[in-house]
Amino acid sequence: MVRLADEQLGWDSFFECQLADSEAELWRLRIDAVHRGRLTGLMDAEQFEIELPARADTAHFAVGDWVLVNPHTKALHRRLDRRTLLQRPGEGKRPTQLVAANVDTLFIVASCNADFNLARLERYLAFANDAGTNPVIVLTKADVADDAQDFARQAATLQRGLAVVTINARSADAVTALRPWCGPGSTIAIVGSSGVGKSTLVNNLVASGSQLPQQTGSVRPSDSKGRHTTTARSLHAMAGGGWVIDTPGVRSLHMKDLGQGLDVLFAEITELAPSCKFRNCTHDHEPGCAVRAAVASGTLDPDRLTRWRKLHTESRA
Ligand SMILES: Nc1nc2c(ncn2[C@@H]2O[C@H](COP(=O)(O)OP(=O)(O)OP(=O)(O)O)[C@@H](O)[C@H]2O)c(=O)[nH]1
Ligand SMILES: [Zn+2]
Repeated sequence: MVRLADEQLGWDSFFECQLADSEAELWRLRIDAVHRGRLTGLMDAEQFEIELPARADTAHFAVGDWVLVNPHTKALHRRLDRRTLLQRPGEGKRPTQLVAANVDTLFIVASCNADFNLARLERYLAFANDAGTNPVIVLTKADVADDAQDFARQAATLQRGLAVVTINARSADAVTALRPWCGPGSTIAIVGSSGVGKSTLVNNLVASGSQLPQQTGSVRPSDSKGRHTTTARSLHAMAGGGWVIDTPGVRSLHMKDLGQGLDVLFAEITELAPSCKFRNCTHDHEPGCAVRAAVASGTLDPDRLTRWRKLHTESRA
């Protein structure tokens, strides 16, 4: 069996620092599957079933979480604090759904074609910012676009310092282009609309030449008693090292509570706001508005302000 160091699974000083002396002998497992009534985690390239206390709610765990377990009984000791957390608000009165934990980089996938939509990318960016992950815009179907760089230029305006990559998701070059964010110990997740090439990309990143066993690819669709389980498994080893999380839960997003995510996304508006005459200025009708002044003078894109207003209103709803 291939030995898989904790570091290759994403363990680092952030998690190490959380351990008490008394916890040194416990096993550290990385959650690779969250089912309704059970959790599994990886250690040393092996998947273990975690023993949960009675009435434990697995909804409080996410794929990518680090937990400590008793090496003999596999009983859960505790979950470690997360570095990042992707979550989507529940619909209606349902509680927030945890999507993935400790994701370093979020690949936001869109295609270089008529489906390309800046407002949609902004939503995903706000989602990434809010989770604390580093967003990268991945533009697929560059091979069939007339001018892929034009799409890339537009995407790059959405947020300061934003990385934008154009690829053919079906080619091996895609893996090379994304290598800066992958590699041993890294964890990435992938979002984007239907048909943009997410599955193609995941298959490409995971495919061929992997020295690591794809043990997470074989989780049973039913539990030991033969009942159907809702499978939320989604931690796949990438061929070049690192892990990709690809979950259905992240595919349809609703925006709420995105205050911080929006501040980073619309930094140019955030920075102007203190210069508005009114502290709670909505940059809509108020006199002395520095944001509308910037639009009037041509230094701020009016479409940006319109989209900011829409997301801002939604995030308050
Ligand atoms: N030419 C070209 N075709 C691509 C590229 N990326 C994806 N495709 C094709 O586009 C189609 C959709 O790709 P998928 O990977 O299934 O898209 P998806 O995002 O996983 O879609 P859902 O499963 O509906 O969410 C497939 O036929 C792919 O082969 C690309 O970069 N270039
Ligand atoms: Zn204002």
